[in-house]
Order: sequence, then C-alpha cells, then structure tokens
Amino acid sequence: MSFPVSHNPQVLLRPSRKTTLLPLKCSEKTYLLNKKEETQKWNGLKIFRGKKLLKDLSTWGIGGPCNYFVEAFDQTQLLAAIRYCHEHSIRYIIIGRGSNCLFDDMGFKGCVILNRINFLERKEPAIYRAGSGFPFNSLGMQCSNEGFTGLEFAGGIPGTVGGATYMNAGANGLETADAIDSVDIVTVEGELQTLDRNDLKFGYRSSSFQDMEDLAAIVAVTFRLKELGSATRKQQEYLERRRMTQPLRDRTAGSVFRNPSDIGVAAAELIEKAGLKGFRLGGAMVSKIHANFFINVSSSTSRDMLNLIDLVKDKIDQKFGVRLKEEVVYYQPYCNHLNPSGDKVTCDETFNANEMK
Ligand SMILES: NC(=O)C1=CN([C@@H]2O[C@H](COP(=O)(O)OP(=O)(O)OC[C@H]3O[C@@H](n4cnc5c(N)ncnc54)[C@H](OP(=O)(O)O)[C@@H]3O)[C@@H](O)[C@H]2O)C=CC1
Ligand SMILES: C=C(O[C@H]1[C@H](O)[C@@H](CO)O[C@H](OP(=O)(O)OP(=O)(O)OC[C@H]2O[C@@H](n3ccc(=O)[nH]c3=O)[C@H](O)[C@@H]2O)[C@@H]1NC(C)=O)C(=O)O
Repeated sequence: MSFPVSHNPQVLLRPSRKTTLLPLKCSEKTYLLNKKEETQKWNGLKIFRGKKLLKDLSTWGIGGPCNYFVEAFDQTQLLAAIRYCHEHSIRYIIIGRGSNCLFDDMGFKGCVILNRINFLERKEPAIYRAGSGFPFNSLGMQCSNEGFTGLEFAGGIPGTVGGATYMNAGANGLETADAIDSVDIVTVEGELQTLDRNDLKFGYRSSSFQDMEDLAAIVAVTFRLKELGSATRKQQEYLERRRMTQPLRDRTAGSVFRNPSDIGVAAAELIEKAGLKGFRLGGAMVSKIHANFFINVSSSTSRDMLNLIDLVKDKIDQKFGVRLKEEVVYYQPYCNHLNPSGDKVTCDETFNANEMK
C-alpha cells in the first residue's frame, strides 16, 4: 500500500519546526513498533509503546497507532518527554485536544506527547495564567463568569490554551492574540523563555510559533482581560449562536478550511453554494448544519476524509476559481516533508503498512 503523498503537502502537512532538528532515522531500532503494548519508565515518565490509537486522541476519531505515547502533566514532564525523544532520535508531536488534527489510519511513527499541563492561576484581577493543556473552553467560561471580557469567544472551542495560542484560534471577530499578555515556551534545547505579546506576531489562524524553529512547546499563557459586568451574557450569546450554527454533537475538527482572505465570502458559503452540504464519501460527510465542518459519520478512514477534502477543494476551484486552504493539520504517518537541512525529502511510498499496525 502506498501513502498518498500527492495530497497537497504544502498546505496540509504539519509545520516541521521540530522535525528539522530531529533527523529521521527510519531504519533505527527505536522506530520499530512492538506488537504488544509495553510501558517503560524514564525519568518519572510513563512511556507507552505500541498500541495507543490516535483516533482516541482526536475529535475526528480517526487515526491508527503511534509507537510512542507520553502524557505530560507538568512542565518538568514535558521537558523530560522532549528530552527522551531527542536522546532516542524519535520524532515527536505535541497535541492538546486533537481538535484540529487529522491523523492517518496508519498511525504516526514517532512519539505523541499529550499535553495535560492543566493549571489556572489568577495573578491579579483580570490577569490569568493558564497551563497550555488547560481547556480553552473552560478558560473562556471561567473568565466571563468572574466578570472579565476578552475570552468569551472561547466558550465551546474544544482545544487547549496551547493549541488556541499556536493557531490563534478565533470566533465572533475576536482572536486569542487579542487577550494574550505573554507566553511561556520551552525550546528544543530545553530552555524556558517568556515571550512578551509585543514580540509576537499573530494573524488569521497564524502565530509566530508556527515559524519558530527552536520551539518545542508552549507551556503556559498569561492573558490580560478587562472588567465587564455583561461578559457572561456575551459569552452565552456566542455559545448559543455556536449551538445553532455548528454540528457540536458530531465528530468534527471544527472548520476544515480557512476562510479565503480577500473575497469576503466564507468557505462554508462557497461549499454550500456548490451544493455539497450533506455530500458523503465513505464514512466522511460535509455537515448539513455547517458546510465547513466535515463529520466522521461512520468509521471514516483518513483516506475518506482526505478524499472528501480534495473533492471539495477541486469543486470549489472549478466553480468559483477559489483554492481553499486547510485549517486542519494532517500528520504524515511516516515521514517529514523537510529533512534536517531544510530540503524537501520524498516520502517513502513503499513501506509496509503492516509495520504500523
Ligand atoms: N473556533 C472554533 O470553533 C474551533 C477552534 N479550534 C481550534 O483549533 C486548535 C486546536 O487546539 P488543540 O485541540 O488543543 O490542538 P491540537 O491538539 O489539535 O493541535 C493543533 C496544532 O497546535 C499545536 N499545539 C497544540 N498544543 C501546543 C503546545 N502546547 N505548544 C505548541 N504547539 C501546540 C500542535 O503542534 P504539533 O504540530 O506539535 O502537534 C498542532 O500543530 C485550537 O486553536 C482550537 O481553538 C478547533 C475547533 C473549533
Ligand atoms: C469553527 C472554527 O471557527 C469558526 C468560528 O467558530 C466561527 C464563529 O465566529 O467563525 C468562523 O466560521 P465561519 O466563517 O464559517 O462563520 P459562520 O458565521 O458560521 O459563517 C460565515 C458565513 O457563511 C455562511 N454559511 C455558514 C454555514 C453554512 O453551511 N453555509 C453558509 O452559507 C453564514 O451564513 C455566514 O454568512 C470560524 N472559522 C474560520 C475558518 O474562520 C474553527 O476555527 O475551527
């Protein structure tokens, strides 16, 4: 079985910031998947080998096994997990709620670090510092309920504070960046840094973090909010609107495509106008409620979802001359698109799929 490398790698592949520093050594023993699940202790970490299914770690419910899996409950564990990967030349990714991720049925050959740094501190009135694994939704609700404005839009967003900062999540005309005061990160060298908001750049679904070569992970974010008595009401209105317009009960990854930047028409509108609402390919379907949400309706494979994404893109291109760009991140199971020197590499299309099972 060959891997579909033709699938628009420019847009869908995850950023390579970490993998550029970690050479892929596919033939190395450490990459071989154990048939049986094993756990290994390493500097206070519990490392699972072999059987963790990525479908259990993503809101889409799609994805095969990863051959290393670690949960990091605090900064020290996160650093240890990253160090473990470095020392064993294992490529790794750090995920929050997996609410913006498409994993492959073949899984991920490397280590998935699940961020569970889940604290919330009130530094002073209107200033909150949250662990990057803290649910963004809960943060939005809590701040509003305590009478502070700036994060009401986060209510109902299924990601973590780290994921929301990395992606500069937004809704209702507001963005995560608007409320950020500073961000604590760890670098791939294991150094802790606090970055001031003024030193960071954010755009529509983009942040400086996406281009930071030496970023290992965001570990905490400090938000500066403002007092507003009606924050809870505003937050409830946003949530109600979300409930009315988005398929919140289904398995989705939020918006699949970014909105086109300069034509003043949302991706959803184009998809609806192309008559694709409710269109189904295998187990994947364009939502009938919101056309930019694709649903795993019944055991969708990653191929079903990738095919649906491709088909919708092609149809929109043919009909309106607009090439939509994905917001979701697709994780290649087996290769990186850049090698350590930054050159493009060809994916190994001939590897044995059984190896990932
Ligand atoms: N507006 C809306 O209604 C919705 C918005 N979303 C947004 O999608 C995003 C998904 O959040 P979440 O589920 O937590 O993230 P995911 O687990 O889906 O990861 C998404 C991306 O964020 C990166 N990332 C996640 N956590 C960290 C971290 N601590 N440090 C550095 N990079 C990180 C991942 O990096 P890596 O490449 O290493 O894996 C990955 O590229 C959020 O922005 C969420 O708000 C999602 C659904 C609906
Ligand atoms: C869900 C996400 O974020 C969402 C966020 O929740 C909402 C709410 O503010 O605004 C964005 O969606 P969106 O642009 O589709 O917002 P909506 O207000 O639902 O729709 C925009 C326009 O498209 C039209 N629309 C929407 C759905 C549909 O099936 N058909 C349609 O024609 C609406 O009538 C409206 O005129 C974010 N998506 C993007 C890609 O910017 C996410 O990032 O994952």
